Amino acid sequence: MPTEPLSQKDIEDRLLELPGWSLEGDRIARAYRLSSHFAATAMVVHIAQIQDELNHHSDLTLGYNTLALSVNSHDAGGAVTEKDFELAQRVEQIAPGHGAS
Ligand SMILES: C[C@H](O)[C@H](O)[C@H]1CNC2=NC(N)=NC(=O)C2=N1
Repeated sequence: MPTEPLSQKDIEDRLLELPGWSLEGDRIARAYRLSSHFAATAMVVHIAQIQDELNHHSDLTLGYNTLALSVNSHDAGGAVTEKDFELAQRVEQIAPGHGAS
C-alpha cells in the first residue's frame, strides 16, 4: 500500500464515500454508538484484529456504549494516507454486524 500523503481534495473525495467519517485536524475520525458496553467492547476487539492484520492502528476510545476512532499515518509524517481509508473501510464493513451506528 502506498504511504504518500493524500491531498486535501483526495481526502474530501474519499470522505464522501464514508458517511459518518470526517477530517479532524490531521486525522480521519468517526464515532459509533452501540447497544451496550459489551457490544462496544466486542467491536473494539474485532477492530484490533483488523488493525493487526493491516498493521495499521487507530487511536480507539471505548466509552460506555460508544467507541471513537481516529487515525493518520505516522509512517507518512502524520498525514492521512490510503492506509487510513483502507482501515476506515474495513471498520465500516463490520459495523452493521455489531449493530453500530
Ligand atoms: C513498523 C510498523 O509498520 C508501523 O509502526 C506501522 C504500525 N501501525 C501504524 N498505524 C498507524 N496509524 N500509522 C502508521 O504509520 C503505522 N505504522
